[in-house]
Amino acid sequence: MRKKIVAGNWKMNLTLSQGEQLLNDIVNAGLKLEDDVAVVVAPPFPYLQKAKSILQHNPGFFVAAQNCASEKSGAYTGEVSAEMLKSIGVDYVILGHSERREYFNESNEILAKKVDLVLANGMKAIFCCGEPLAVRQAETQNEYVAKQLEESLFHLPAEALKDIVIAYEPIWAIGTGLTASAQQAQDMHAFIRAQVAKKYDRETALRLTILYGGSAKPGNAPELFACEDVDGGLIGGASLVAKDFAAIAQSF
Ligand SMILES: O=C(CO)COP(=O)(O)O
Repeated sequence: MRKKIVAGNWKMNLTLSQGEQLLNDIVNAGLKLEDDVAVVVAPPFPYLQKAKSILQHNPGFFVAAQNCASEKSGAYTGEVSAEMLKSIGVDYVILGHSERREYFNESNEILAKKVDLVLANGMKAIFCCGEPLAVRQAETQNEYVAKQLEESLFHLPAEALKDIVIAYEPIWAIGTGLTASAQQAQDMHAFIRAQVAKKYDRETALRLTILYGGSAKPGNAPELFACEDVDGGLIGGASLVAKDFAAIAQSF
């Protein structure tokens, strides 16, 4: 069986004390997690160590960074390397979020380098893909997402896919209140899995965790997570409210 994941992407929100409060509220929410469910929290860089110290004693909880550098080390002022993240106990790194692609010009080629560095440092990558509204309206979303996978992930050998989680986040659904319908999410997730099966093999594809992201909330998570190929969610806004995030984590 493949792993199910609910991951909270805090983006650039909260102060340290607000973040600590939120983490404590999440771990004290009395979540009953099945063995195959992991809860991942991705706070901003300055809070990662604190998050690790709060979450590490709670089985099933993991810490993610929201990004890392595309170079190993050196004169790159302001950057944070994969090795640094590993050294403070980070478990997952979110890569290729559409906000990074759009505002920080991250290309598929740059993301391929980041994927390699995350895996080389023994962490797992949550690789984000997804199309803008114009592409969805032109009904070319499959080609668009296939290219993102091809250019950033498909250079990896099959065994490396065990450390990859894919998050499908249609850009038109992020922070807009517009959720993809369960059918739209299922169709894209099945397409992604089929692409992986075609490139690698069926076993590799069946083991791959594929998350949905984009205005996921307690109200729509059960329907989305009930889809055959939707293995959880990457949650933005609702991950900042402990009771909403906890409710989503219990939506399988
Ligand atoms: O971008 C997202 C998670 O990475 C989704 O954000 P929202 O849940 O706020 O739409």
